[in-house]
Amino acid sequence: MAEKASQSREEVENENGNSISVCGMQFAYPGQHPLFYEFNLNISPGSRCLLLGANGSGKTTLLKIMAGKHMVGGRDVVRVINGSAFHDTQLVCSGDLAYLGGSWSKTVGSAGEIPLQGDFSAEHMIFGVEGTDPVRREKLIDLLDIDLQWRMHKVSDGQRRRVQICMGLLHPFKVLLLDEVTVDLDVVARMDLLEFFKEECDQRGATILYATHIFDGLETWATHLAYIQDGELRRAEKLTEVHELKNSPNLLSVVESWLRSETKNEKKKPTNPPAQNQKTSPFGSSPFMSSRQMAYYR
Ligand SMILES: Nc1ncnc2c1ncn2[C@@H]1O[C@H](COP(=O)(O)OP(=O)(O)OP(=O)(O)O)[C@@H](O)[C@H]1O
Repeated sequence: MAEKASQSREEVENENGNSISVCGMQFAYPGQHPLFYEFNLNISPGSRCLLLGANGSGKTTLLKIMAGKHMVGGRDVVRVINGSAFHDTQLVCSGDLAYLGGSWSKTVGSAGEIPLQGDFSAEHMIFGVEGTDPVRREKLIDLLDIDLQWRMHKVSDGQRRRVQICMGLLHPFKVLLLDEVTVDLDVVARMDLLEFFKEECDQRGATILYATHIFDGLETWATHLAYIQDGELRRAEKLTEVHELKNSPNLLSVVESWLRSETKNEKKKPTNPPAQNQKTSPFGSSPFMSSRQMAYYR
């Protein structure tokens, strides 16, 4: 049966009317300073939101938390649609919540992580995903120009990425978390995929959060952006409301200016702050603890 043309609001939003809500989240990798402290972010249904920030700012970690791969606090901290990303495994198993990341594997419901580099054909991989709509499958195979005879251990990075993306999109997701997966794709494949994502949001009310450093074509594609610096949310806006874009509608140069001003401010930080400013934390001490991180230890 062909997939539904659209989803009701109840199917794509939580009790606050958002597809994704992060409320008061704290997270630290073992033995490290907290990366996120009292972090909040709401993403509305149907958005195509860019997740932006420097290398190491926390984008991948945030996407993995939203995908339920890290536990953070109770059930109310990270809500995706109307469930808890970590606790409600049904969100991922049903395909409602999809995550496509950089590693060469694909999480397929209860089957867990499926490696994508063995001696398998593309056909074996794609047709091995159960419960999919054949029309959607054909559309994706065609869109991504996949040859079903490809052997996964002999294909190029871009070809392997196409198969991974195809498998990740077979179920009509309600929320899609994308961690720069278009990096290996050629321009045509990337632009076709972006167009497909746009249709998914416009026609089905799906929500996409997309972490990327490649800005080509995104000014007209994205509806929102969220910019994080060192685990802190600095901007969360509709693209049409980003005042810098009104002067120069070039996302690349706007984001470049934000990142460069970060670098300048970082350089101004003292390398050896006065001893009285240093706090003892369970994670050790660092001359670069932000006021947010300092607050965590008070
Ligand atoms: N498994 C891990 N264990 C410990 N620290 C980690 C781990 N993964 C990431 N980090 C640290 O967390 C911080 C955020 O990393 P993250 O990968 O989320 O950043 P990012 O914004 O996705 O970066 P990039 O743009 O380079 O992909 C970095 O300081 C990184 O060193």
